[in-house]
Amino acid sequence: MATGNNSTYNKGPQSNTRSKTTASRSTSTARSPQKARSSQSSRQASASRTGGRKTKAQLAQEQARKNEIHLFICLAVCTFFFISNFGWCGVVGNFFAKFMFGLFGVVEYVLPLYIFLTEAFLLSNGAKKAVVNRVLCVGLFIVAAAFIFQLTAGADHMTAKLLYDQGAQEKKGGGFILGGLLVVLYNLIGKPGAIIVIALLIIIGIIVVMNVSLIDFAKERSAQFKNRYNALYEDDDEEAIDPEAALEAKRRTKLDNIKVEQEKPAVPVKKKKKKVKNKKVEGEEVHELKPLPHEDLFNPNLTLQDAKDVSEGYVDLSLLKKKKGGVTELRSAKADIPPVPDTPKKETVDFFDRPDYANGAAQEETTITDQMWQEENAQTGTDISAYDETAADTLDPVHTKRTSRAAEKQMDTADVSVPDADEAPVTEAATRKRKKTKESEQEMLSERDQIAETIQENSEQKPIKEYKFPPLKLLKSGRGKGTKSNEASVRETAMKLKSTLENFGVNVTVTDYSCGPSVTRYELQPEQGVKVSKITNLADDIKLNLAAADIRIEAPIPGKPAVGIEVPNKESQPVFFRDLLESDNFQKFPSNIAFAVGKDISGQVVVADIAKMPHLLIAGATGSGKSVCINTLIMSILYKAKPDDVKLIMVDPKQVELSIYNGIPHMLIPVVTDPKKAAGALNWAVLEMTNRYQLFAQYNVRNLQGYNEKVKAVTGSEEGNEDLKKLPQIVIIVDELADLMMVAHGEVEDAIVRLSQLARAAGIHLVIATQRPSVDVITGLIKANVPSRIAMTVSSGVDSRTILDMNGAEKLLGKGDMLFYPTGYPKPVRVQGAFLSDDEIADVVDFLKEESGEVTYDESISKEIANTKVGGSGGGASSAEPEYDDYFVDAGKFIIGKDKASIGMLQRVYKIGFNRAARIMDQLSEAGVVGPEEGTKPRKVLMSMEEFENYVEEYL
Ligand SMILES: Nc1ncnc2c1ncn2[C@@H]1O[C@H](COP(=O)(O)OP(=O)(O)OP(=O)(O)O)[C@@H](O)[C@H]1O
Repeated sequence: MATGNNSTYNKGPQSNTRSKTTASRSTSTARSPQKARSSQSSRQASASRTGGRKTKAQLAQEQARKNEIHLFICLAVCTFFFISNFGWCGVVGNFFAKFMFGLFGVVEYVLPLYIFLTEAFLLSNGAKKAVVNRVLCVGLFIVAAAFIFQLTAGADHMTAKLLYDQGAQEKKGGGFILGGLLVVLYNLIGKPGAIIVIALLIIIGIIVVMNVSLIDFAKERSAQFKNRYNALYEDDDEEAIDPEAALEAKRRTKLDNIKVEQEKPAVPVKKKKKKVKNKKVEGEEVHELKPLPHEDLFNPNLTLQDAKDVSEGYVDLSLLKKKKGGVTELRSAKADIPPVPDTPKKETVDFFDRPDYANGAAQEETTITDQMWQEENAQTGTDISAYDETAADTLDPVHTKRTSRAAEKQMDTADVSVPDADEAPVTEAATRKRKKTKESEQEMLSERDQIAETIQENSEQKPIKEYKFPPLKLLKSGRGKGTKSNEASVRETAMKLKSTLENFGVNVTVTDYSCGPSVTRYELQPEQGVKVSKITNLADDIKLNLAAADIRIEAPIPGKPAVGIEVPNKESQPVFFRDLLESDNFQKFPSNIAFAVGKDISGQVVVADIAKMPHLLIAGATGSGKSVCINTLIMSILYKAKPDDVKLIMVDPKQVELSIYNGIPHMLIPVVTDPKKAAGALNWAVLEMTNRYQLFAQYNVRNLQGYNEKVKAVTGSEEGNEDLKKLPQIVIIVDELADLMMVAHGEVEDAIVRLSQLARAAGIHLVIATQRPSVDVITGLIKANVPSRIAMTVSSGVDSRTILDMNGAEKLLGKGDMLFYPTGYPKPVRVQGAFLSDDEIADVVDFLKEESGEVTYDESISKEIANTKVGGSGGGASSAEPEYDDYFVDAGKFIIGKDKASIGMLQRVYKIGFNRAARIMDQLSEAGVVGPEEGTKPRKVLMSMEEFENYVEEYL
């Protein structure tokens, strides 16, 4: 113990630069008492140099010496009393022995021993509560023993004198004190009662002293038994719960009890109950994320070979037990394991050594993570409000707990604020004049006409039926499909991580880990003085040593004094969409446009509110899972919102991804597949937004929610009446922005920017996906106005920066592995997106079509669209006027002044893109300022300055 302290003192700040040497020095000190003494003397010498002032170390030494003396005195006294019990210490000894036997009976033989050991234990460990508890519980054993002795010696009709005499003279029973207690108990509750009390004392003693839970022990045994059973019958089980077969069976069941099913989800099909139950146990074990005892997992004395053996199943984990000083040994089974090497002791307490873990609290991994998160923030005083602001609103209730009042306030203010072009994120776009050529304006109008006509036609169809939510049984469930326990591989990886970093001179402590569906995050706490960048620079070496496909380092983890290293799991687990829908987080989520995103790194279901995003950009390489992600978003809405509350506009230039949804009642118009039409649909949304704002102004409300409340108040009905109708939220989903941008770059960008700046309060939200995260598709304007992002895997760091403004997405694993970065988060959160197969979507869509009849549309919306088409902005007279770029006049004068016309020159001078410069040149050519293109030669300048000024005066 003392040496352990010495080694601690030996570590000084100078160890920062030479941590490895210092660490080894401190280890050798810990091992060798001689070296400890020499270091003590050197410290004494240094104390005398500091003018006789006692250092902390000297004070501790003095105290240690006093304790030693105390202990020896205690040893002498206890030895005296102990041997007196055998009559070897003369008259005095005999007198004391007789007296003590009289008081305590037979247990007097062990009392001196108990007293001495207690004293030694308290001195070496300090009078901590846990230590005192253990000492007292050993005392309970002695009391229980005395009770047993007294019971056997007889407890009937015993008086105080008889008890004393029995102890003092015959050395029997429990003596006056302990025997007396038993006699009292015996008289009060009888012999069986007394036996129960004795048994209770022994059990309490075992639990406290040995720090074991008998119930846990029993559970462990039964779990082991079940695992073995499952391993034996695994193949049979897998066949039995073949999801396809299960789904088929479910499909055949009647659809009558949909409502009931909706309220009571997740009841497995009865026929399969027995088998599914077995699987469920397995699955739950995984998501319980129960870490192994730290002594086993991160003990420095456990070699890599051991860990590997464990993972390969050579060694049963239960064979590992703790020895004094935290050294682990194998109880049996593997005699050929190499001897345990000595490694330096760490000051930092590993996660599994913490008292909360010892008390069993750490066994619920998700809870402990949360608690630790809070505790650590409380201790470090880290301001986590920034993280909490949105997390609380957009994430699950676990995160919501962490919300600060300030954050709530801010969100509230954001909710009710009237969107104002001045306050918009990018003022450039708000102030910029939207000038379009005459042709494109007319095209746009004709597209709008067509959309309005379609809606008008459809509006004359049947009345809307009551919406029936699709039953959950149409979706595949992941229940019972849990992973097999991967605790052994977690240990192995943790050990490798630690040793790899130590090989490069970076000493770390693995403080925690979180096991997600596809990756496991190890939380490492570096030793004081280790630069975080040193760890991030070792990414490739870690990857090499772990033989991992890719790793991502989060340094530091927001709100934690730790570095997170995310390592892909050997087997990644698909996240089933149905599991997300069945979760409380989704079921109780207040928003209509809730989006069940997936599961985060700790296995928690992540649900986000699209209304608060308020617009979302999903980008990633082809095959990364964007379409699946969009499908989960749409299906989340179908399972949460009625068509009266939420309407969808889908734009799918790829033509194959979203067309399946045609015919569901939520659709405002059929899925738009023609990119030209798509620009028109976006433009319609802009007009709809403008109209909504006019309505809001008319009814003196600030947003859609306020308007709908007003409708309810005025008409007395939720839905409103013919004159004043409730307005639905509108979600516009664009799958593949790049295709739209290719066809109508300017119009699409303009519409998206206008919508994204102002549509939030009007209840219109954009979800845009693209597989080309390049700056010509995700332009600065779009990026600045679409604040929430989902980055799927991309091919390069450049793409990742285009999406998220930071690296990281290039390290993702694909197949729905994403960085979810909604507005307000300090850093993106890694989430495994849910999986939805085409069959599941088809089943849900079929159900909705069957239940809702043919698609019907809101008549007033179509009328509004038809009206706005006529009097809408940019229509009529204004469209007849030619429109010019802002730089048209300046560019004309510049070109005439230089007598040279080139697009590149305009780009350089006005710092604009090629497209815009080319457009300006076309306008100048149309106006007759410059001649037509002449291949590689520059255009001719045809106007003089005077002529140009006259032109400007006349036409602009
Ligand atoms: N969350 C997920 N879980 C498991 N597998 C997934 C998940 N998301 C996607 N995948 C797998 O990845 C494949 C490609 O997904 P998806 O079609 O959504 O990619 P994409 O990014 O839309 O590609 P593209 O841009 O070419 O259309 C899917 O067929 C599926 O097998």
